[in-house]
Amino acid sequence: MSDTGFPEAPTEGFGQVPAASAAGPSPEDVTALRTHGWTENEKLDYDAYNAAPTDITPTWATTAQVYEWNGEEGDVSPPDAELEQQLFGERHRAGTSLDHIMDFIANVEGPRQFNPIGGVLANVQLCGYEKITVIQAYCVPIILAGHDLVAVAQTGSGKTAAYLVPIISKLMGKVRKLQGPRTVAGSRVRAEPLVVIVVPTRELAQQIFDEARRLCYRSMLRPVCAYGGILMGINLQELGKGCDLLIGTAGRLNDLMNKPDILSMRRVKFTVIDEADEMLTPDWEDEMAKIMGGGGK
Ligand SMILES: Nc1ncnc2c1ncn2[C@@H]1O[C@H](COP(=O)(O)OP(=O)(O)OP(=O)(O)O)[C@@H](O)[C@H]1O
Repeated sequence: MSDTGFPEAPTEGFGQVPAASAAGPSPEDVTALRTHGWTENEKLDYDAYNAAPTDITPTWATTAQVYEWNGEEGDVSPPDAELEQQLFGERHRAGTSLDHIMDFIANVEGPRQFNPIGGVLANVQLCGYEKITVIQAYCVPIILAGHDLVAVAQTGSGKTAAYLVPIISKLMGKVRKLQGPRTVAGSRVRAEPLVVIVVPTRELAQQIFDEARRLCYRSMLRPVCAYGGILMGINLQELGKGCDLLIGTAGRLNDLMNKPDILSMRRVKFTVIDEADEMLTPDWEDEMAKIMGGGGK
């Protein structure tokens, strides 16, 4: 078991899958990749993802409760039993069918440790993540070391925590110094996030927000989720309470960036493009150019 609470990932054997050549993978490579769980690329079905709210895309998602740090406490604040039950109780499901993912052997060099400061590790444990997945074993040390990274892994392999855990870990202990304004006595403030996560669909935004609510529990970091298809007023209400992690669809982020009294990107330290193969296509060029450009002050 490592200091992280995760067992050390085995250090040999990963990379048995042959690398694809420039001309594309050979049939043998494709067979080998498939046996490792890789599937064909599927174009996102926007109509299905952006359909009217259902059990999968509930309307509460953007206004779901997050831990509210009140400014009087330390980096890791007191527990909230009711919220804890909501975040880590019955509704939450740690990956239950990750066995095939855990079987991979990660050839990762150097320390694979979370920042020892406070809460993230406790939240990882509350989430029930007993082992680190391969994509997490690769991403965590790279992000902790401050490098940019492009990561590709199967669906359901824990990519969200692979970037959220090290990003939150790096921010903890510095939030008070870095963060934007927070609401005082109900006043509305401009959202000045430290982290922006851009996604193509509201369903994905909700999933990431849910994970962020858990991993930010008891920290000073306040996650907010914003996506199209719901009233702008709902986004404004949540952003106006202060925002450290902003998870949003590209279109809605663009709309919000057009309102400089509502949202400023001037404090952003980390930018994540989830489903980057989708987002970095010409379809999204204008939106992504504006988001990556920071949109002025
Ligand atoms: N180390 C871990 N141990 C157990 N469960 C985990 C671990 N990391 C993440 N999970 C859980 O596994 C599930 C899948 O994770 P996640 O949604 O991040 O995968 P993903 O790779 O982003 O998937 P997708 O490509 O569909 O977005 C989630 O329920 C998450 O809570």
